[in-house]
Amino acid sequence: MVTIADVGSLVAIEGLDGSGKRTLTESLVARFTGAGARVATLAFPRYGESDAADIAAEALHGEHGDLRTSVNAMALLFAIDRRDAAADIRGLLATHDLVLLDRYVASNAAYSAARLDVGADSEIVDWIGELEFHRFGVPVPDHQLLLDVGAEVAGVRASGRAQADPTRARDHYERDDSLQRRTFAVYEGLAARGWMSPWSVVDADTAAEAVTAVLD
Ligand SMILES: Nc1ncnc2c1ncn2[C@@H]1O[C@H](COP(=O)(O)OP(=O)(O)OP(=O)(O)O)[C@@H](O)[C@H]1O
Ligand SMILES: Cc1cn([C@H]2C[C@H](O)[C@@H](COP(=O)(O)O)O2)c(=O)[nH]c1=O
Repeated sequence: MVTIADVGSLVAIEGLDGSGKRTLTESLVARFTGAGARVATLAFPRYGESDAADIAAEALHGEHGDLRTSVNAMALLFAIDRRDAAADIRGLLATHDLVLLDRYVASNAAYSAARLDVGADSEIVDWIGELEFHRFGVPVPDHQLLLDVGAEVAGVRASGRAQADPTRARDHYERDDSLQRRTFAVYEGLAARGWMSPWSVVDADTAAEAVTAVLD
């Protein structure tokens, strides 16, 4: 367990599709807000708020096949979404005690490296870090949490959610079990490297209430 004092104010929650990031984000907001803290959240991609995110979503769900094929083009769209959110993130940091990010730059690093079938210590990971943090000025997270749920459990959760809610149909990345497995391996490498900031690996293959206890 890590304490809110340990993690700083900008905390990214990372993990596979269906691993439980949104669920954890919502429960942390409820708990810390209830305790009087000022907590803000942002989820990436910012669907409906960013043209870049919406184009990426269309590609993920079946349109723009050529675009989806290009790892660099997809990574750039996700990065542009965050570049355009950077000022908002700084504003939230100025007015809140804790800003929780449901996916952030490490998502781009992990999925892009996995798509290229390379590891956490690779050129694409370095390129994304350089592009987003240095060229685009996206704030570096103080801490990153990796939800430790492998591809099988996350896949079951994602398909359960898609059945319950047709608006959450599984996209091309979610349906690709091999991609999900490789992505998780890259995430583990990023966490082991302490890529960009300290990481905590959270056992999330357990009840949602228990996962929430990760942050005190
Ligand atoms: N600890 C848990 N145990 C069992 N089911 C869970 C747990 N956490 C989340 N779920 C369920 O799994 C599904 C996916 O959870 P959630 O939407 O939070 O994942 P996510 O990581 O945000 O996914 P995505 O990245 O695809 O948006 C939901 O139906 C949610 O209720
Ligand atoms: C932010 C971000 C996301 N991705 C990938 C990860 C997911 O498979 C999809 C969409 O995310 P969602 O949580 O399912 O809505 O895109 C990525 O490759 N790079 C990123 O920066």
